[in-house]
Amino acid sequence: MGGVSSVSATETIRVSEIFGPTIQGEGVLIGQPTVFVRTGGCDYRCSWCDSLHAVESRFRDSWIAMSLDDIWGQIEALSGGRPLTLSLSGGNPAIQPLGSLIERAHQHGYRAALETQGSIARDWFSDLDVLVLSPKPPSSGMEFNGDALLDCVRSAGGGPETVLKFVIFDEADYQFATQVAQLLPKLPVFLQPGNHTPPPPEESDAAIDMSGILDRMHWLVERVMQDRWFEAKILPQLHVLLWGNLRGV
Ligand SMILES: C[S@@+](CC[C@H](N)C(=O)[O-])C[C@H]1O[C@@H](n2cnc3c(N)ncnc32)[C@H](O)[C@@H]1O
Ligand SMILES: Nc1nc2[nH]cc(C(=O)O)c2c(=O)[nH]1
Ligand code: SF4
Ligand SMILES: [Mg+2]
Repeated sequence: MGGVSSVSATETIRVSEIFGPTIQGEGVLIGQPTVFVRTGGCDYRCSWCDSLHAVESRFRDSWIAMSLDDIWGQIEALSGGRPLTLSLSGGNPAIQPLGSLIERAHQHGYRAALETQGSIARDWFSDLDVLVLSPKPPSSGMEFNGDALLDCVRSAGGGPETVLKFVIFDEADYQFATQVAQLLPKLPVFLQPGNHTPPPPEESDAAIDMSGILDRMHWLVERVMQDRWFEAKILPQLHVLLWGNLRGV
């Protein structure tokens, strides 16, 4: 036990932003009050990424290597010390050593959820309460690595509630989602329409193409019903409907 604490005390976590409390805007936890820790750095470069400020190295200078105590201090301040669900996102949060943060959250009665594309598996996934795996469809321009995704599911084991969440822009993305879902038939599936207008990251609230998002959402509902895919859930990004591309919400 002493060993684990001494290691975690010296490790730092690269953080892009910590914000909240707000509502979780996507997927299985939609609507839940949450504080976000967004880590800096990603092994992917999705063509439509809405969080480039946590991905591209030109924003590196804005990322801070923080100690566990400093991160925890901010989470407690934002949540007023009242336990809620911590949402770990990024970038790819699996790059960072988050095991000790998850442990700290649990010690204080908080829950921990993590969103990742499923490219890097960690043994601490099994300590999460919720693991959201969001494999990237063809429109992202990224190559799918099925073995890495299966490794993530294996690492999580029976620990967290593990779910799949797909961003869908078009028919090819939809077909990809159906195929990956068939690989992992036990996992709940969430589908969300893509948002085509990532803001220049320097700006906080660039206009968004709301009618495009809603058109894709309508199409997606029809498409899923046509297939009688009644296990899938279709949700918009609630925070985008409410605040557009504003950062920190
Ligand atoms: C910014 S990513 C960070 C976590 C991780 N890298 C991942 O992609 O899962 C968080 C979620 O936002 C989704 N997302 C990113 N850009 C989007 C966009 N333009 N429209 C809809 N969802 C998007 C991702 O697919 C992912 O499910
Ligand atoms: N409210 C809110 N919900 C979210 N769900 C996933 C987000 C993310 O960027 O990872 C996100 C976000 O940035 N804000
Ligand atoms: S994997 Fe996630 S954070 Fe990385 S580029 Fe894609 S959407 Fe953005
Ligand atoms: Mg987001």
